[in-house]
Amino acid sequence: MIIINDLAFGYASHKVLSIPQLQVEEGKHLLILGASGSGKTTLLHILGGLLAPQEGTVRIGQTDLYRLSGAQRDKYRGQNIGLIFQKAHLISALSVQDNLLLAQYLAGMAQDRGRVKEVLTSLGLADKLYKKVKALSQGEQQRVTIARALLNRPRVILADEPTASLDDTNAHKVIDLLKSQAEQNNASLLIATHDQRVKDQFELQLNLATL
Ligand SMILES: Nc1ncnc2c1ncn2[C@@H]1O[C@H](COP(=O)(O)OP(=O)(O)OP(=O)(O)O)[C@@H](O)[C@H]1O
Repeated sequence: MIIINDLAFGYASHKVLSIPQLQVEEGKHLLILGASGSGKTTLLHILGGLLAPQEGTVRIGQTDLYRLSGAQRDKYRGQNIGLIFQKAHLISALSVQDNLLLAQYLAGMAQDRGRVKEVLTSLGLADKLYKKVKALSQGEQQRVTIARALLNRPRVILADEPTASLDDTNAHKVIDLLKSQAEQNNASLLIATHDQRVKDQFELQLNLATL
């Protein structure tokens, strides 16, 4: 479960976010909406332990994220939070398998080739295991980033505009995929978007524009 209390964040004197209370239970899905510049990416960075708020707390289960040291938070993120950003951030000269093994290594977890294969298979990428990332299409690279985010069976999955550059069919596929993978692990799934197409696929919504 994710719990935010009395959160405030701004860049220099520019106030961006003010969220008195937000709670997302395990296994629930939340869509974060808002116009460009409303703070969606900023909120995901705060929830992902990448950007400390000036005020307030962010808890995942019993863990108060910003009470951890930087190194503890990095480790916690690697083991418990799956991040999917707009940019792939993959190492293009490495194979798909090696990118995922590296993610396990960096999270301080055992390198498990069986799990790598399992998660790639569930995303329709089993035949790309040994392919260099640079030889994949944009859509395939995006699925690799989703595989990497799900690899360590995170408790929380954070996705920033995962459908922005996709056509209708693929946009629905990616959302279904994220939901089903979250359900398999009873993870909380939070998706930031201004893509109106995915709006009616989510019961729980937070609109930053109306806060
Ligand atoms: N590193 C930064 N330094 C200063 N201001 C920033 C920085 N990053 C974002 N901002 C500002 O904070 C506000 C929120 O930005 P953010 O990227 O979180 O919005 P967003 O809702 O994700 O936008 P988009 O939908 O366009 O991606 C914007 O006004 C933006 O200009």
